Amino acid sequence: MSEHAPAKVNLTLHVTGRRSDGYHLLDSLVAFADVGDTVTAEPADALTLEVTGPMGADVPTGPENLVLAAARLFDAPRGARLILDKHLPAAAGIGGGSSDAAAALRLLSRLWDLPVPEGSVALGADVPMCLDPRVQRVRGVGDERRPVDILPPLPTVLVNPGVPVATPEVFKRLTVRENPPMPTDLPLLSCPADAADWIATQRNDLAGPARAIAPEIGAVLAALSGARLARMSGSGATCFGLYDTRAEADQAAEEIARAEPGWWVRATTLAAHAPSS
Ligand SMILES: C[C@@](CO)(OP(=O)(O)O)[C@H](O)COP(=O)(O)OP(=O)(O)OC[C@H]1O[C@@H](n2ccc(N)nc2=O)[C@H](O)[C@@H]1O
Ligand SMILES: Nc1ncnc2c1ncn2[C@@H]1O[C@H](COP(=O)(O)OP(=O)(O)O)[C@@H](O)[C@H]1O
Repeated sequence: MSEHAPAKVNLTLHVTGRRSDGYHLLDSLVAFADVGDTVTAEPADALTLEVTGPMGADVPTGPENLVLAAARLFDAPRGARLILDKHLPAAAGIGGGSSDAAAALRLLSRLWDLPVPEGSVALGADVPMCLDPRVQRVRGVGDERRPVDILPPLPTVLVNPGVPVATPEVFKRLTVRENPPMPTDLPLLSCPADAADWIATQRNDLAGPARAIAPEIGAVLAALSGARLARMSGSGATCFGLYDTRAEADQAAEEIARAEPGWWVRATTLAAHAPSS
């Protein structure tokens, strides 16, 4: 049994306030890529995790791995032999760990025939949105979600410069924590150009603080200057460039990868993605 763990992209990310426990209130338009990790599971007596794949060296293999944390969230966890095939960069603003945790919750729910446990937000603010990887508007601390059918499939290039950025550090550096939300009613965006034009009127409030920590983000945005719009996702450092066609995105990805062989560069189409595989 396996589950895909697609990369999440925050097309917009407005920080609108802060709760008394220090967590920030967000208003974000989120879509998912067709690139990601894969979690597989086989029945077994003990609960074990093996991490494979080109990005496997960057994530913990012990109990702190979010896949094992997800398994522990079940009321009566049993055994399973889990394999995480890691293709997404870690600490990259595209929710790799959260998407792995969500994939593990879906997978173990099937394997153990148990409901997906409540309270997945405790594993990470992004986990609830990754449980049902659709285009959605996310508010609160990630726990208030509403699917929105306003976007066409978006040909996109994702670029990460290989510099991990710790999410808590980025939030800590925010100077203004109460910013305006997105409009109450989001517009219907019928083509990639309209989507890019509208997203350009919105913000990622974490971009400034993230760029202060990882100046490489400036170089990534410059490399994406041929896109209709280039922005950072989440707390960085991954940036997305939006293109009119997949052919243009494929070509841009090839050129950027050739110029910067040390960077992680992927052409993708942002859309809703079916969770099961
Ligand atoms: C910023 C976002 C936007 O989608 O994405 P990433 O950059 O992580 O991909 C998320 O809100 C991140 O979600 P996630 O990475 O799951 O965060 P968590 O593990 O819950 O929190 C890590 C730390 O970030 C800060 N944090 C996180 C979420 C939030 N709404 N307010 C916060 O202040 C807190 O300091 C927290 O201790
Ligand atoms: N399965 C996992 N994949 C990625 N990171 C993980 C995983 N499990 C735990 N982590 C830890 O979570 C931190 C945040 O990783 P990640 O979810 O990739 O960040 P982001 O949401 O910014 O993309 C990493 O520094 C890593 O140590």
